[in-house]
Amino acid sequence: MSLLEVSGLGIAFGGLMAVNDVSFAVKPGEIVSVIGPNGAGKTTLFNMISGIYRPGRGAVRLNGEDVTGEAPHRLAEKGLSRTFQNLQIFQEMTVLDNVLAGYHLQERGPIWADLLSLPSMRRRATIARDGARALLERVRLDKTEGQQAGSLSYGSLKRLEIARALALNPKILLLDEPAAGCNAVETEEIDHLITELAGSGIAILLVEHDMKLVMRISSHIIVLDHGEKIAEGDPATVSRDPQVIAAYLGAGQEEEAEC
Ligand SMILES: Nc1ncnc2c1ncn2[C@@H]1O[C@H](COP(=O)(O)OP(=O)(O)OP(=O)(O)O)[C@@H](O)[C@H]1O
Repeated sequence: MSLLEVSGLGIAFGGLMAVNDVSFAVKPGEIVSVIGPNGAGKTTLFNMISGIYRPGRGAVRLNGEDVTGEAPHRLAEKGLSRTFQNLQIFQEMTVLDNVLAGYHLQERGPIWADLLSLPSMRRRATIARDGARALLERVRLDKTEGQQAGSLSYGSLKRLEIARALALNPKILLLDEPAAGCNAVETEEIDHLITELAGSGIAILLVEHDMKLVMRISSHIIVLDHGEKIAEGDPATVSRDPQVIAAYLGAGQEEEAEC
């Protein structure tokens, strides 16, 4: 069964249909990428799925439940978390504290228990700290836990953001341009990490301009152009699709669908 189902999703800004009638599904452990030229509607689609924009039409289902237009924190509780195109890292905080910030988003205790530093809260803090350390190991940043986040390389910051999203224990992770601004080595580290996360059963929905990465890791690709889905399929099928090639060539993009 699909974990995420998007059906007939659409939104208009003024007179512009930024996303129009887009449908697709993502199963556990799948890596589904959304590609398309600049302005095709990829981020807007992500914003509707992750509750930042309320869709004008259509529906989003998570595990069979209609979650259309629900707030991001509600979706996070239900197993959907995301990263952003622009890094949302607290540069002044340590690497470990950045991941702990992700845990605190799901804290449930009453505020007075925290203030009184009750044993139950201290126990929870220890569990969160151990969990955050395990996540840092998973994204290969365990050696840097005490460093200020601002001192990390760009590729490491991208992985730190993924670690923080993982603190919410997602069933599906939306990654908005995880390799943007990364060099070849950093991109390869992101590649391994995403593949490993999918291997552990997490569904991945990816927006990414690095076509080599997309073609290498995706199980399925959705292609948008001017807000519409113009093609979908496995990497080989999509990269040969004349409509896809025309959309990229027409937009004069640096990246090409075929690689
Ligand atoms: N908040 C907004 N208000 C008005 N128009 C918007 C808004 N957000 C996006 N748009 C427009 O919607 C269209 C789709 O934009 P979007 O950012 O989703 O594209 P994209 O595929 O993510 O582009 P890129 O690859 O450059 O990030 C564009 O024409 C954009 O100008």
